[in-house]
Amino acid sequence: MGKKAVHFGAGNIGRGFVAEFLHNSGYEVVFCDVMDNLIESLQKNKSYDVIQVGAEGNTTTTITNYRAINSKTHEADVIKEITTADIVTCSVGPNILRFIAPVIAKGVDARPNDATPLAVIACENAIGATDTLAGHIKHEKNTPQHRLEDHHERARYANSAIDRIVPAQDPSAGLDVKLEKFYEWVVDRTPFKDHSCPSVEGIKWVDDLFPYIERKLFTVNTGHAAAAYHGYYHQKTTVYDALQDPEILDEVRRALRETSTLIVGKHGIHEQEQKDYVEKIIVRIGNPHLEDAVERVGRAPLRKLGRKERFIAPATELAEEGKDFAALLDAAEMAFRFQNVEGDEESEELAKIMNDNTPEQVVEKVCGLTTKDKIYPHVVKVVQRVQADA
Ligand SMILES: NC(=O)c1ccc[n+]([C@@H]2O[C@H](COP(=O)([O-])OP(=O)(O)OC[C@H]3O[C@@H](n4cnc5c(N)ncnc54)[C@H](O)[C@@H]3O)[C@@H](O)[C@H]2O)c1
Ligand SMILES: O=P(O)(O)OC[C@@H](O)[C@@H](O)[C@H](O)[C@H](O)CO
Repeated sequence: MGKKAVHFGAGNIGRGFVAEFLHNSGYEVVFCDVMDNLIESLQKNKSYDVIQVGAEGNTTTTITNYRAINSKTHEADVIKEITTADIVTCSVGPNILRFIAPVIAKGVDARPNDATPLAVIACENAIGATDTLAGHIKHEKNTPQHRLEDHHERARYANSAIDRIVPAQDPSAGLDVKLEKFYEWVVDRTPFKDHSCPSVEGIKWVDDLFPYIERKLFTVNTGHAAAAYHGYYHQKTTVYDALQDPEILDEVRRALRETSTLIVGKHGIHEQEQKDYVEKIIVRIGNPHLEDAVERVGRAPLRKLGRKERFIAPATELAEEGKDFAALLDAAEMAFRFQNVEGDEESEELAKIMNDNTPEQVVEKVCGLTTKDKIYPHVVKVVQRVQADA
């Protein structure tokens, strides 16, 4: 039998990046999603194109050998697929992991112990996303606790850091996905130490993922989000447009100088290497061919203002070390101003929270900070400023 991957979330990164790599590595991909029209389209069309765009011109890969299941309406089918799959991946968004966990749990539980354990890899922008998913899968609500003892015979969970800019797609593009040429998919090798790692061409396997995910989240995503939130505030359409404004570009560079201080100090990455990485990222996020809307990059501001996320996490650590975090707070301020953006539920929720709470309550609820954190009074001031302008 050929190799099979079950992938949850047939959106931009799912169809455009993860499925492309799985396909190129010889896997049949079974997409699971909850959007009826997307599933129907995948079922009807036997191929789609992934188009890599850049200054040097475009290249196209055609993806075939996939099936699609509506995981909302056909749970039993998904469970069956998981029992015979080699790998389960997902790119649904960090807040959705708990919703896909029950079906994965049932699929894992039904697997024979003598098969190679299923490799589960979450491909989300979050530190420890696979651990979060595994936590939901192993929760008593989803897996009978007496089955946990030999659960590792049936599944292995590996965290990953995934990096490739896939903008929101033109609705007329159908299933085709336009994305940047650059990619990086780094996965923790250690859960597979007594088995071989799943063979997926292009994955970089490492023993210590933490520096990779922190560097990615606090450079690519901090810079990207800073550009998007400052850009949205100044009525720019795309991240490219935002970066044409010297003041916004300067804000992005200031924020990345702060996170670079943290990353270099914490992970022993050479200063020049980090500088080169930052320059490469400024070029990547400013790719004019991507037309990456500031609304996509700024989406879900409540998640992005969280304690472990791209602004507050590095700023908190820098504050504890007595180092500069002013630009990160400037970007966070712009995130607090990202309210009532059409189609973004979290931005509507943020507006309500800002309206109904004191600055201190906002900082506690949204950022998960307490008075014990050195940064706390500074973030309170930011919120006060934003509330005063409402
Ligand atoms: N787009 C990028 O540039 C990029 C790059 C790296 C990582 N990521 C990460 O990948 C994840 C997905 O991002 P995206 O840009 O592909 O978003 P997207 O909105 O294009 O795709 C998400 C998909 O998940 C589906 N989904 C939602 N709930 C589901 C459920 N319960 N079961 C199955 N499917 C469900 C949605 O219908 C949608 O098709 C996020 O965590 C994001 O941070 C995105
Ligand atoms: O996906 P989010 O919402 O966490 O962040 C938006 C973008 O910054 C992100 O999708 C990037 O395009 C991606 O992380 C690049 O690898």
